[in-house]
Amino acid sequence: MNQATYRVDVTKEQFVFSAAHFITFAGDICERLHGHNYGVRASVEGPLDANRYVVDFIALRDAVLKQTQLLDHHVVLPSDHAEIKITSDEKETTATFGDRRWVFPNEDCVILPVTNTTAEEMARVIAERVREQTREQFGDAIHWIEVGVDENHGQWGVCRLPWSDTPA
Ligand SMILES: Nc1nc2c(c(=O)[nH]1)N=C([C@H](O)[C@H](O)COP(=O)(O)OP(=O)(O)OP(=O)(O)O)CN2
Repeated sequence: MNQATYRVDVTKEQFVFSAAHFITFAGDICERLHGHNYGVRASVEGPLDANRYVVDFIALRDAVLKQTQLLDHHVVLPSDHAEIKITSDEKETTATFGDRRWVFPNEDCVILPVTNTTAEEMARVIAERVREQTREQFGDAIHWIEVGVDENHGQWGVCRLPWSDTPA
């Protein structure tokens, strides 16, 4: 029986996005708005295909790059936070936390389906979007996708998602 497992990792220099955010922690402490040069990596595990690939590096690279570029030079805000409320009109997006208020041009913001804009949650959103973007091309045999988001030179939040509900 073949015990080998195979995985593709993409860790490219271009997988960087500069973004502003703030999170809450310890219940009611809300950070000041600040930025990071985030790094991203992605891995996919599965069997070898007819090319003897798990998946094509280039296809995975391009899918991850698209997601990093969508976040680059934006303010990243959470749609699902219990205390940070996000509202938008035709021009501006307003975030509030208690009596604190931040107002941004709409085009400067990306609102993510997360509770808190931690590296872990951003990793999950990128993984979901890369999986969705590549599912047809990569097929059903893949086992999982994992995405890591580095907030500060070696502080990684990592999320691994099953490729499908019914693994091969
Ligand atoms: N597991 C996680 N821990 C922390 C996260 C996270 O996303 N996942 N995030 C934060 C904060 O966002 C914090 O702003 C991290 O920023 P960082 O610059 O690393 O923290 P410092 O300001 O202390 O570092 P300096 O090097 O002094 O700027 C915290 N934890």
